[in-house]
Order: sequence, then structure tokens, then C-alpha cells
Amino acid sequence: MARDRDKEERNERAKKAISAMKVMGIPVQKVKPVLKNLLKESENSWDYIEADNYSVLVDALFSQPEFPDTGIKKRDADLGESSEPTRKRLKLDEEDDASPSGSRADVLRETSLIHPAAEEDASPQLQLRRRRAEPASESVLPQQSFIQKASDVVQPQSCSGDEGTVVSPRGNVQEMRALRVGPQIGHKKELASTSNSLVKYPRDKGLMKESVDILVPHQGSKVELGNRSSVSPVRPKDEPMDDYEPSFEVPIAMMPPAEATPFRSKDLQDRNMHPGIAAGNGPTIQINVSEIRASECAERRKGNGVPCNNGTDQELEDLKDGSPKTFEIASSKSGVVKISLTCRSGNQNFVMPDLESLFKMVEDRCLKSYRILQPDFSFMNIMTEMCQCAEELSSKTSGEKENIINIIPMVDSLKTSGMSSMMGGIPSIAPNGSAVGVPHCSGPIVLEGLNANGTAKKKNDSEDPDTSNVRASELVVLEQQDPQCVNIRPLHDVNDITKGEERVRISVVNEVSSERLPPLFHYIPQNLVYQNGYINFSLARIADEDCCADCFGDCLSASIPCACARETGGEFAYTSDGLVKKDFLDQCISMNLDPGKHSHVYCKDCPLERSKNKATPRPCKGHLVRKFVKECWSKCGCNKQCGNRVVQRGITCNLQVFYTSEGKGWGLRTLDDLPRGAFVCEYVGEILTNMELYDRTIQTTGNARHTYPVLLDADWGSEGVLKDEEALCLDATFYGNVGRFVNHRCNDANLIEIPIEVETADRHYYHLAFFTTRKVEALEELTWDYGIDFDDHKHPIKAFQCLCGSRFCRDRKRPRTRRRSLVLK
Ligand SMILES: C[S@@+](CC[C@H](N)C(=O)[O-])C[C@H]1O[C@@H](n2cnc3c(N)ncnc32)[C@H](O)[C@@H]1O
Repeated sequence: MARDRDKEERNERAKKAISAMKVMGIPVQKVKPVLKNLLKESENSWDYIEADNYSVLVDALFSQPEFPDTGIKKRDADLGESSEPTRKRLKLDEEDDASPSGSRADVLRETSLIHPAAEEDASPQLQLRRRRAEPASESVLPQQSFIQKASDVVQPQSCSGDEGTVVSPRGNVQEMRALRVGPQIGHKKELASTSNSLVKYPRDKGLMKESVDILVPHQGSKVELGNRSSVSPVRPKDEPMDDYEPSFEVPIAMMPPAEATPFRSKDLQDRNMHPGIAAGNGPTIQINVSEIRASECAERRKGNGVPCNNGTDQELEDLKDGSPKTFEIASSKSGVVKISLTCRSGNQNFVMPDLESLFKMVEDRCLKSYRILQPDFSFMNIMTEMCQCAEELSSKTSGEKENIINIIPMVDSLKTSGMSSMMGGIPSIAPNGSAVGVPHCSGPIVLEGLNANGTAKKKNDSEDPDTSNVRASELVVLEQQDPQCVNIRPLHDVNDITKGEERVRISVVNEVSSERLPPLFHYIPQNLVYQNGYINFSLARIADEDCCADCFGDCLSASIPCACARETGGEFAYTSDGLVKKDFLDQCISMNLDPGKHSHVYCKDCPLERSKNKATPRPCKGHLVRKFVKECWSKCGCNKQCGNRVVQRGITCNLQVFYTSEGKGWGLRTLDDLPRGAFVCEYVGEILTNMELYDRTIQTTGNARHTYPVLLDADWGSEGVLKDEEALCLDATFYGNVGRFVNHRCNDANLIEIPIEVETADRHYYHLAFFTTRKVEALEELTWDYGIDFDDHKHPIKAFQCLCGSRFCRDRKRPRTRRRSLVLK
């Protein structure tokens, strides 16, 4: 019995030693004989072998002929030198501005646009550029100072699981830049990059591999990033050696990646699953191997349909077990998490870009491809979230269970994982319009290699016998919390979908179906510039004749209308009750119903036509000269309660988002009786340029329910040639206000959109405000005529089948009666 126990213990220790070496990239077959030898020499002194994280073993391995001395640091040296960067600081260079990336398609099809009234103005909020357009380091990363506790530093060995990806330095090396992030405890230190911080990678059989190591502290869940650039390394101050205590843990567990089971996002969406959970076969996680070859991704971006998320590259010669690993996380008990990312490129001349550019590019891709729209989105936020998740999970998980997890992410997993909610909570919109990808909390999650009860599966005969023992012991059962579930956040507040952004609460109800909440979007009460749209709100641009600096109190009560009424023919558009005056409203309605009867302007070079066909744009079809309202604003002397400040005061009536019974999805209704001409809400969204809209449109698939972008074409015709950044539209799909719930009704809608200037009289940009076209009773649905031409079958976004119920509905198999026969109730 005792002998059995001894043997068992020996085996266990051997497995651990092998695992530890494997983490360093030393294959098991190289470890075994050396280990055996050492045991023999030391008379089975395991303590001796295990001391100092197997330093004796590492030394012995590196003394082998297969590890010629090419400047390789041995283990001891590693601790002293390779690990040095972890105790030093990288001084961050200034980050570059994000450069707008990606190719622009030449063609923008106008048909996706709703043409509302026109005029421009601008609010200060509009100048808030998205986080991505700003230097990434500014707000997120306190790169100049690095806080680190030496004892929490993970040793610098890169944890490549690839047997061929030996992290220990060998000849013919490629430099690896290391990001060092220290935990927020202990000493404040700077982190510097020196040549010592560069861990060497081998060039291997024509395939270059480079790794980026990121030490992510989750003490305080704060990520601090070391040098994101390999340029201008700053020599670090040396830390006292006694301050350094290697804390890299011997892996207790390691999850081998599953066979590649490529899921495509569509499959996942169809199944309403997140990647990694296999469909139909019980709760088995298929950790998808995601070998992404740069060339494949490039192809994919070119649009040839090659998904870059399933590129399991079985041809990689160095992948002995057919389970390439690209992304690994190792943690120490002291709370340091180390992430190692291995890239493979078929490009012989591959050179690792500087991390700053890399992160920027990843951010840009995420923002574009996954529609991450959180203004402060940054790649480092993902890392921070990772830290927080690790911390949360760690407190719930037995510390003994897992020290190393190999994670093989799929690119698309960002879309549907809890991570996506962190990154902006962008839902995937299924063809039926419902939000998918909301993380599920499933039952017990069993990793591949385990049976449902958590015992190890019988191994496949074909598996590498050398690693079989290790593998069986490495498998780990995750506890019931799916990491994805940790990130679940409520999509909307049913009591107030505005989340307090408006003066009134706007509740959400569904008395019709089981769909409890509308698909996720970000509630914003004011338009925000997406990226390139040019909005200039400077006070200097408001001319004296465009404001009423001398006014006081309520402009409407003055005997002579002030300068702000000039735009509306010397009379204010609003009554003292805050309603749009009858004549003005009638004219606006008439323009919508019968645009042909009203004036148009014609561009010399129409942005719409240009975007449809850049090479040979067709002549401008003309733009309606819209009527618009100019409200008083900051440069005016009146007060906020001035009668000429209606829209800027925001929503005041009681509204409700509700589920329509006619099949139109969610809609907006009033809970109050509303008089004719009452302001209801603005149509708020992201301000996009035409080209940006096109980029989005081509990503829109199928006939998904979406909000229609609204074209702001106020002054195009009078401007001659307009730059793309001046031809703007609003898209409320991802960021918007309640206006995005207003459904369409042909011709006799009870709302009309009126362009409102607030911040500026420059008409490329303006607010689009909904006013009632007639008296509306409480609980009536609020509708708006999108102006869709249902006969336009070439529209890139297939028009929905109109269920407006109007007797003037244009979506009928009959001759067009577009906007001709309106009879307002
Ligand atoms: C701006 S959104 C309105 C809110 C949307 N109903 C929702 O559930 O989020 C526009 C989408 O609503 C639906 N919709 C709006 N008006 C409709 C109508 N008259 N008939 C059918 N569907 C309509 C269409 O799917 C359209 O793409």
C-alpha cells in the first residue's frame, strides 16, 4: 500500500514537473530523460528538483546538446535577467492618434436613407469624439507610472503551449516585446523596457512566431500597461533582488484545446449560443482553436468570405498535437495573471509591430467588425475586464483548482460573449430582429476531456502517449458559474429605458409577447459624432445676427421678435404654450406630403450621387429646401425657460416603449393626450458621414429589423462640392434615444420631423425633432412617415413589409400614391 502511495506521489510530482516544463515550451519527451537522470543523480530527491521552480531541471535541460549555448539564459539567469523586465518599467511613448483605417467602398447607396428636413446645428456634446479617435493611452493607462509589487510578478517565461514554440531563447531569434503590468500593491515603480525585456523567440520552420506578454494584475482590477512601443526604451532602475520573489506557479491544471470546431457567428446566432458551447450535444464546451493566419484574415476583410476565426492550421509543422494554442493565461496565487498571445504568420518577413499600433488596430477592428460602440472602448478595457472577471471568479473558485488555463478564443466570441457587453454591450441582431448573444447561464459546464460527471474521458488512442498522463490530470472542471454569466448585465431598465438621461422616465412594457426587452442599444439623449463627421460648434461661428445677446427672460414675451426668429420669417415658430404654430406646421406637413410642390436645390457634385458612383456620378436629383426652426442658445441673453427653447429642454411628455400587436416590434406611445404641434422627442443617434454609413450598411445582413439612418441633407445643394465629413446622417441603431422606437406609418403619421437649429446656424447638422401633426390621445402609438419608397426594390436594405394599417399605406400592390392623398385626422 505504502509503495503504491509512494509511486502515486512520484508520478504526480513527475507530471507537475513535466507540466511546468511544458509551460516553458519544453516538450515532454525532452523532459522525461533529463528528469529521470536527475532523479537518479539526486537519489530521488524531489525537493531538490522542485526547488526554485525546478531550476535544477531547467538548468539540466538547457545543458542538453539540443539547447546549444546561444546566449540563452539559463533558469537562474532567467530569474535574474529575463525576469528583470518584470521588475523594471517601460516608459510609454505618446500614443499616436488613431488613423482611420480600412478601405472605403466607393459606392454608397442612398436608398437606405431617410431624407428628413434639413438644417444643421451642433451641440457641444457632438464634439465628443469617440474614445477610439483619441490617443488610447490618455484616459485609460497611467503609463508613466507603473505600480508593481515584485513578489507578484510572474516570471518572464512565456507560456506557450506549443511544443514547437519554445519560449526559452534559442538561436535565430525574433524579438518579443513584453508588456509588463504590475499589480496595484506594494511599491510604486516605473516599468522600463530594455533589451533585456525582449524575450527571444525562435524562427521556426518558416513560420515566425511572436508573442506579446501582458501581465495583467488583478489586484484592484486595474490594468497598467508598460511600454506599448518598442521605441525609446528607458533603462530601468534596478530593483533590489530581495524584493523579488518569483511567484510563478507550477501549473496544476491545463486545459488542452479541443479539436477545432469552427463555429461561424451566424451559426451561433442561429442557435442563440455563445461560441464554445456545442450545439445539441449536451453541455460540452468546445474550446475553439483559432489559429488565425494573417493572410486569411486579410482575405476575409477583402470580402472573399474566408472566415478568419476558424483557421485551424493543421499544416503548422511544429504543432505536434494538432492543438495549436494562440492565447494563454497563467496566474499565480498571489494574483498576477499573465497573458501570452502567440501569433503565426506565413510571412517570412514578419516583424512584430509596436504594441501601440497593434492595440489601435485591434480596437479599430473591434469597433468596426463587432460594432462596439462604447465611446471609451479600448483594448485595455478588455484587459481590465478580464482582471475583474478573474478576480470575481477567483473568489468563488477554490484556489487549488486551476493555475493555468489555455484559452483559445474565437474572434467572433467577442460578439456574443459577456465580453461584448463590457465592450459596449452590442447585441447581435438576428434576422428575426431579436437580440442574440446574450450570455446564457447554462448548467454544469464540462470541458472537453471530461464526462458530464467531471471524470476524465477515456483518451483517444491516437493521442500522443507522452502527454497522455499529463493531460488526464490537467483537465479541470469549471465550477457552475460560466465566466460569461459573470458579465451579464441587464440590458435595459424596464422602468426607465433612458437610465435617467431624460427629464421623464420612459418605461418599457410588453403585453403582447414574451420578448421582455428591446434589443440592446445605448441610450443617449443627444446626438454624438461617430468618428469623422465634421461638426463645429464654436461660439465664434454664431454670428450676432444668429443670436439675441440683448434679450432677457422669455423672448416670446418681447414686443418685437428677436434675431432668432429671423430664420422663421421674423416670427417665432412656437406658441407661448410651446407648440409649433399652425401655419408653420401645415407647411412642414405639406412639404412631406408633396415635396414636388416645394423648392429644391441642386448640388454641382451631389454627395449622394458621388457615393453611389464615384467615377461617374449622376446629376443631383435635388434637395428639398426645408423649413427649420432656430432656437435661442448659449449666446442668447434669454433664459432656459424662454419660449424659443423647446427642443433643447428635452422630452417633457410621458412616453412609453411598448410592444406593438401588429407585428411591428417595439413602438413608442404617449401616456398623455397631446395637442397638435407638441414636441415629443428628438430623433437622436450617432452622427455618421455618408461613407461611414455605407461601411455600416454593407455589414448589415439580411432583412434584420433596424433603425433607418436619417439623412441630414439640409444645405447640400447650396454648397457646391461637399466633403464626405460634411454630408451627415443619424443612425440610432446602436446609440439612440426613444426616437428609435417610433414606427413608420404611411402618409398619415401623427408625428412629423422638423429640423431644429440650436447651437449653430450651419445647416449641415441639425437636430431632428418630432412634433405631433394632430391631436394624439393617450396610449396612441406615435408614428412617423419614414418616407420609404416601398417600390424601390434595389434598396440595399430591403424594406420591411409595412404593417402601418393606414388606408394610405404605400406598401401595396397598386400604383404608387406616394404622399399624395394624405388626409390628416
Ligand atoms: C426605427 S425601428 C422602430 C422600432 C422597432 N419596431 C423596434 O422594435 O425596435 C424600425 C423598424 O421597425 C419595424 N417597423 C417600423 N414600422 C413598421 C411598419 N409600419 N410595419 C412593419 N414594421 C415596421 C421595421 O422592422 C423597421 O425596420
